[in-house]
Amino acid sequence: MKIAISSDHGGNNLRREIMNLLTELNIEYTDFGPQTDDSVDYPDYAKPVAERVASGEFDRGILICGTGIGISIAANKFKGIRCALVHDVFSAKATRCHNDSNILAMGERVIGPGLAQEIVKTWLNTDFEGGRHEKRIQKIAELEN
Ligand SMILES: O=C(CO)[C@H](O)[C@H](O)[C@H](O)COP(=O)(O)O
Repeated sequence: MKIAISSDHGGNNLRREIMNLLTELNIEYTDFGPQTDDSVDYPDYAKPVAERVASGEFDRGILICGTGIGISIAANKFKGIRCALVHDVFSAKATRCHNDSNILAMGERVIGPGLAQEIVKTWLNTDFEGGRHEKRIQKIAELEN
């Protein structure tokens, strides 16, 4: 599985923690920054990840800002993106089972690194259930047209 990851300045520390986790788990990832702690605008960092997941170049994306809210709103503007803002393990599992979310968003100012790591592991290891959820995903896609 290939992961694209980015954050804004409010998510830099947690992004580094998650990249370390991905390395430990032997999961391939590409970091789309930022490379400094300067203040940046989260839509600029949602874009490269959302575009590449939408195109199929990457299987999944992980986005982090202070709250996770702004960067998830931005990512969900891209066709084909189902970005889920998640701060608990139950939702991490549910959004994969039911929503087939392809980007995970989290807020560094909301949760600690331990919980975030559990969320990432759960989200990466949970498959979409399909079945009755298929038509709901399809209806989301129809809203994009
Ligand atoms: O949480 C965020 C957007 O929903 C972002 O992380 C922003 O960084 C947040 O708005 C805080 O911005 P600030 O410039 O660091 O005060």
